[in-house]
Amino acid sequence: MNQELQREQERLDCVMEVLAESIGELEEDASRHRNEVVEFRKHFWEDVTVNLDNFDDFLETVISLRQQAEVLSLSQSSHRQASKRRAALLRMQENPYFGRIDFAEEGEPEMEQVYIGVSSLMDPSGERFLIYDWRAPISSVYYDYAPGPAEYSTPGGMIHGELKRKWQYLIRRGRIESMFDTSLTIGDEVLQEVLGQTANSQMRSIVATIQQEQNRIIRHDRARLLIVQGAAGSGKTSAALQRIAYLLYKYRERITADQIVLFSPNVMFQTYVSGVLPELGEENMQQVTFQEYLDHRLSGLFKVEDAYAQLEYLLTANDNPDYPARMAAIRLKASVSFLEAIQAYRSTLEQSGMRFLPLQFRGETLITAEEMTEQFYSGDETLRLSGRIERLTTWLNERIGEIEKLERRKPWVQDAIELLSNEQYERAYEQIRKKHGLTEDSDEEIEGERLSRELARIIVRKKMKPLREMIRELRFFDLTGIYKQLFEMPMLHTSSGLEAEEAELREDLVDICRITIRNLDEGKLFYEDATPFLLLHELILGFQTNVSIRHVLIDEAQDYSPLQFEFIKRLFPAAKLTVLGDFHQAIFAHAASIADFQELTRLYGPEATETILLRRSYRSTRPIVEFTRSLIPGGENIEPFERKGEKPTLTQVADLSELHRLIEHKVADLKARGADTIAIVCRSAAESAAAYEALGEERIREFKLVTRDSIEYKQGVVVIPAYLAKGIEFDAVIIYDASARSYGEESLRRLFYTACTRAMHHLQLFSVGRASPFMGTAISKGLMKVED
Ligand SMILES: Nc1ncnc2c1ncn2[C@@H]1O[C@H](COP(=O)(O)OP(=O)(O)OP(=O)(O)O)[C@@H](O)[C@H]1O
Repeated sequence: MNQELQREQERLDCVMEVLAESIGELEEDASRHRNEVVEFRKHFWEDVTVNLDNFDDFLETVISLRQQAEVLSLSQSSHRQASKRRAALLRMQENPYFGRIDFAEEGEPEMEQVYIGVSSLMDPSGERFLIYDWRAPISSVYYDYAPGPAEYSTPGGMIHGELKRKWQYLIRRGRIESMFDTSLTIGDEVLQEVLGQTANSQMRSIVATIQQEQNRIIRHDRARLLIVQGAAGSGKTSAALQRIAYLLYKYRERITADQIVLFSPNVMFQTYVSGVLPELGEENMQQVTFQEYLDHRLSGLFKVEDAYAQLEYLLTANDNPDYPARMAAIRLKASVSFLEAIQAYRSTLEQSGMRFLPLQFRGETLITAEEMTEQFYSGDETLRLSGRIERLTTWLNERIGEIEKLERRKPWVQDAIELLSNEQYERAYEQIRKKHGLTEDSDEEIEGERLSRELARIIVRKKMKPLREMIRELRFFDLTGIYKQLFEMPMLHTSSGLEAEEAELREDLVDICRITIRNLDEGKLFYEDATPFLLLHELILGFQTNVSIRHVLIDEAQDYSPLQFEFIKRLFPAAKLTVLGDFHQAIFAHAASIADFQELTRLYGPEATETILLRRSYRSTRPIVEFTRSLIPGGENIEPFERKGEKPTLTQVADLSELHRLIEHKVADLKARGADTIAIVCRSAAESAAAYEALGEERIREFKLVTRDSIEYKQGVVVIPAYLAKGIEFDAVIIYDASARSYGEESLRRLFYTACTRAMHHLQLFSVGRASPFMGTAISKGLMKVED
C-alpha cells in the first residue's frame, strides 16, 4: 500500500469511528425519544385539566390540550429526525464518501480538503466537516471543474478560488479499494466500473459520478421552465431524481417531498425509479401518470381510452377503414392549432352555443335546456362566462325553490307521508319540534295541519336534494354536447387557429369529425380527446388548481402534447417545471413529426425558459450506441461513452419456429455470460402475447410477460412491448422480429430506436425474412454483425 493510500485509510478509519459513535448516540437519542413518547401518551390526560363548566374553563381545557399535543408532536418529530439521520449514517458506513477536492479559496491562507459523500458528517467537536453532503454549495466544484480556477455560489455570494486536485475513492465496508487522482472529467475509471455492472431491477443513484452537464440540470434554479433534451441513456431520469434530492436539501426549510410531483409513463416505471431517493436518504416525491389524472377526472362521465390502447391501435389496426382518419385526428387534437381552436370556441360560447342538460324530477322535465339557454344569454351582453354561470345558478336555485313549494301539494307527497315508517316519522317529528323551538319536555303539540305541511316540506326537500347538488356542482352543463358541437360543422372550420395552420388536415376533417362524434355518442372518449375535453371543461367552468406543489418534473416528455402541457401548467400554478425528453423516442402518433421542445417556450415565454442538451449516452456500450445512433437522423451528434462491448448481431431466420428455437439458445447463452436482465422486445402487446405463448410451456414458467398492468419488473427474462420498455434498461435486449414486415414504415423508426436503446451490454436482433430498412446504414458501415 503506498503512503498516500495508507494516510487516506487512516483518515477513513477515524471517520468510521466517528460514524460509529454518532450512530450510537443517535440510537440512545432515538430510544430516549421513543420512551418519552410512550410515557407521554400514557400520562397524556393526567396533565390536562378537563373542565367545561363555563367558557373560561372550556378555553383553559382547550389550551392545555393543545399544549400537550404540541409537546407530543415535538417529541415524535425529534424521534423521526433521529431515526432518519441514523438510517443515513448506517448507509454511510458502507461507503462514507466517494470524492475529494483540494480547494484553495481566494484570500484564505490554507487549502481545504473537502471530502464529499451522500450526507454530511461533522467531527465530534462540531466545528469541522469530515464529510460534505454532495449537495452542499462547495461540492459543486467537484462536479463542475477540472483543476484550475474554480468558483461556486453560496447564499452569501460567489466564492472564488483554485481547485488544486480532485480525487475519487472506491470504498467498500470501510476499506479503500482504490483511489484515483482525476484530472479532466470525473473519473472515467469509476464511471466505467459503474456502467459495466449488470442492470438492477431498480434504478440506482448516480451521485458519485454525476457529469458536469447533468450537474447543471440538478442544480438549476433560475428558469420557471427547464427543458432537458437528451439522447437515449444520457441520464435524463437519473438527473431528474438527483435534482429532486437536491431541491429537498437546498430548500429543506420550505419544501417537502409531497410538494414535488414526478409525471412518469406507467406504474412499472414508477416502481423502477422509486428506490433512488430513499437510497439518497430522502423521502420519495409524489409520482403520477397523466392517465391516472384523466381517469380520476373523467371516468364518471366516459369510458376513457388508455394511452397504451391508443398505441396498440396505432400498431395493429392498419386494416381498419377508419385508421387514416384516426391518425389524422390524433395529430390534430394534439396540435397547438387545436388548442387555439378550443380557446376561440370558448370565447364564442360567451355569445351563443352553450348547451345544457334539462333538469328532471320524477320523470318530468322541470326546466328545459332551452329555458336555460335563454336565461344564460339574456340581459347584459358584456357579461363574461363566469358572470353568466353565476347568474344562471342563482336563477336555477330560485326556480327550484318555487317548484319545491308547488310539489309539496302534489299527491305523491301525501302518499310518501303515509308510507313513512314509525322511525322515519319520529325523526321527522323531532326535527320539526326542534325547528319550532320545542324541547323534549315541553307539552305543546304541533297541530295536524302544520305537521303535515312540515312533513311535506321535508320530503320534497330530501327528494330534490340531488337536483340542488347537481346545480351546485354545475353538472347541468352538457359538456359532452358542447365538446361534440365543436366537431359539428362548421364550428371547427371557422375557428381561426385551424385556418392558419394544419391546412393539410382540413381534408381529413370530415372523417375526423365523424369518428369523434360516433365515439362520443357511444359514451366513449378516445385518448386523444381526453385532454382537449378536460381543457374545454375547465376553460368553461374554471380550473381546478393545486397551489401547494412547488416543482413538477415530467419525464418522457416527448409523449405529451402541447395541450397536456397547457393543462399541467394551469393545474400547478405555483410550480416550476422540469421537462425531460427525447424526440427520437416519440412513439405516440401525435408527435410523429416533432423534433424538439421549441413549442414549449410559449408556456412561460422565452425569458422564463431554459434548455439544456445532453449528448452523451451512458447506458450502452460504444458499439451499441454506434449502431443505435445510425438508426435516426442527426444521430451523429450522440456521443458514446467509452465502454467496450461486442457489436449488435442481426440474425435472419426463415420462419417463426426457427426464431423461437434461436431465441431460446440466445437466452441461455446470454445468461451464461452473466446477463441478469434480458428483454425480448416486441413491437406491440399483441406481438408480445403471441410470442410469449409460442415460446412454449416450459418458457412460460421461466419468462414473464409484461403488460400495461404490470406493477414491477424483476430480474430475469421478460417479453415486453417496446412502448412499455421505454425508460428502463436491460443487460441484454433481443429484438423479437426486426424484419421489414414489422419495422418497415417510417412511422415506426422511433419505436425501433427506442427498443434498441434499452440494451446496456448486449443487443441481438432477429429478423423473420428481410431485415428492416432502418438498419441499412448500420449494415453498410459494418456497425453490426450479420448472421444468416
Ligand atoms: N453520471 C452517471 N453516472 C453513472 N451512471 C449514469 C450517469 N448518467 C447516466 N447513467 C446511467 O445511464 C443509464 C441511463 O440513464 P437514464 O435512464 O437516466 O437515461 P435517460 O436519458 O432517462 O434514458 P432514456 O431516455 O433512454 O430513458 C442508467 O443506468 C444510469 O444509471
